[in-house]
Amino acid sequence: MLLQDVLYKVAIQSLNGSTAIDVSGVQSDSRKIAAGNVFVAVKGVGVDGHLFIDKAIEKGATVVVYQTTPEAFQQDIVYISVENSAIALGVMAANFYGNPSAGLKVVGVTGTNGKTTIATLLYKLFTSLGYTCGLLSTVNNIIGDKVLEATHTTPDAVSLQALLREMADAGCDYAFMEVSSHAVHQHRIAGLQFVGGLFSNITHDHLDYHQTFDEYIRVKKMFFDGLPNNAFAITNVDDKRGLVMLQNTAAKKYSYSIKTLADFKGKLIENTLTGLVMSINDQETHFRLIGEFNAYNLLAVYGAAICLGQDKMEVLQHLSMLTGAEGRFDFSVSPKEQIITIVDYAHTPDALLNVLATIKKLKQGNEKVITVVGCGGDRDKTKRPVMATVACEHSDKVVFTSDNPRTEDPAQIIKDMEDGLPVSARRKYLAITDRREAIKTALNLAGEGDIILVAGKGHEKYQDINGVKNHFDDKEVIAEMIELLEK
Ligand SMILES: CC(=O)N[C@H]1[C@@H](OP(=O)(O)OP(=O)(O)OC[C@H]2O[C@@H](n3ccc(=O)[nH]c3=O)[C@H](O)[C@@H]2O)O[C@H](CO)[C@@H](O)[C@@H]1O[C@H](C)C(=O)N[C@@H](C)C(=O)N[C@H](CCC(=O)O)C(=O)O
Ligand SMILES: Nc1ncnc2c1ncn2[C@@H]1O[C@H](COP(=O)(O)OP(=O)(O)OP(=O)(O)O)[C@@H](O)[C@H]1O
Ligand SMILES: N[C@H](CCC[C@H](N)C(=O)O)C(=O)O
Ligand SMILES: [Mg+2]
Repeated sequence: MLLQDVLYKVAIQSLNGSTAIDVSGVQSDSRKIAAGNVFVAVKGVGVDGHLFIDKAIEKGATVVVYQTTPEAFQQDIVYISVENSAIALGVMAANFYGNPSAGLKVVGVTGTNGKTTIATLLYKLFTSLGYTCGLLSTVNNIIGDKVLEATHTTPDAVSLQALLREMADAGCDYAFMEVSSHAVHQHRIAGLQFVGGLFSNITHDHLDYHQTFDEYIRVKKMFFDGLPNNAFAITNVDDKRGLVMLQNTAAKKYSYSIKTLADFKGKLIENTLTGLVMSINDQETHFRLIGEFNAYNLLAVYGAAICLGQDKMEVLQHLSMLTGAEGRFDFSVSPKEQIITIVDYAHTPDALLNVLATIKKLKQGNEKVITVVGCGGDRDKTKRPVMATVACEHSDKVVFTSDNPRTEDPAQIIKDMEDGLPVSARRKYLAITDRREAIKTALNLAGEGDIILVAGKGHEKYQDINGVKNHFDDKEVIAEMIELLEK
């Protein structure tokens, strides 16, 4: 492709060389450069990509896009200066892949909790309505029926555009994707055209990255600020920040709520282990998903389907058959002792509280609730004592353990969790760093009919210890232990 076409709509500040040359790709990682590629130097969070300009040229890059002027220019290399190279990267990647989002209906979902559930339900709903769809989520990326491993909630700009290209080529009508706050902040979605955006909720998370809650809100809002006027924006008005999110969007605004008047109004009628009965805009329907928080997720999905022109009755009929995403309130009952185990991706205080509140509502008698929970290393430390307190307040017994320690000391993470605990909570918990042992202990503590929540890792099939991802699957470990216990 001609460089000048790759540069379409890029705000160039200065140019050194000719744009009438052929380029073979756009790349921001010097390690992935191939001959004839454009290297875009992005100021990263950890490292500055400008440090790798020479490396990229060595590997065959013929064009360098930068925002900090390099000390020296090499001969025969085209140099382009831009104000923000992360934005330029998104726009150039979109151009290089033929602007795939223009040929798809792309819907983005943002919020602290519920993104994967909402995006996955949308994918399942529209697939069941007969469309070919794509999904970009924390659990996996799907193109039609081809399932690919996901490394991020929202892929980097180049991978994102390449995946959307694959979707367009595979004949997808729709692409449903999660939009993380990291992705918005790092401009991974620059150059992408959305037909709609959804907001689930915002609570404390990722303060390691965004520093303050206000900044976290501002970044999430940027997604809606960037939507065009022919798109729709749907928000949860039961969330304190729901209206703020849409304050400055050009998109057509819609709301959903269980508590107040809204365009998409839900009324919860039943909430049990067999599912939810909810009326949506006065149409009573049974859903297979469990828990009030899923009532919100279902309302968001319903709203998006209506905004996308689907028939109300048909949507409810198909939606009522769907199950949620893997590792989200994923429960099973042991054959002998009827112990209920629930694997859930709750890794924020709010998510944990919601899941435990749901469990409390589902209890029928004096069943004990035993929670196994840890907190991720190299992530928001402020959530540790809060999650620990929530777990102790809403469970009969808690086993603190490791989530993904990453580069941190697992014992120190548990100590951070314990440090903020009120005295009343102290008698309730045990600390066992080894997650397998922790799950085993919880099962040993459980009696007939008791409920065990294993929180934090959901669908994850690994445990990241010091950068090494060892195979670990909560559901697999539970099954193994139950087998041993009840044989
Ligand atoms: C904190 C964070 O978000 N980091 C992301 C960010 O990394 P970074 O800015 O630090 O980039 P870097 O690796 O230091 O490098 C800077 C630049 O130099 C380049 N480079 C680097 C090394 C080299 O040898 N050559 C080279 O060219 C890199 O390609 C990059 O362009 O940009 C990288 C490329 O896009 C991401 O892979 C990386 O995700 C890391 C691995 C990560 O763990 N991110 C998590 C926190 C994340 O993004 N999570 C959200 C979901 C969160 C949620 O909703 O719960 C997600 O969307 O997945
Ligand atoms: N609407 C909601 N409100 C509050 N909590 C929710 C909601 N939906 C799901 N949860 C809880 O949050 C956990 C994560 O849900 P989900 O994976 O859908 O969110 P996410 O926003 O994609 O998370 P991540 O940012 O980690 O990708 C679930 O396991 C559940 O405990
Ligand atoms: N997308 C989130 C997932 C957290 C999952 C939890 N298991 C952990 O490792 O903290 C993050 O990267 O912060
Ligand atoms: Mg997700």
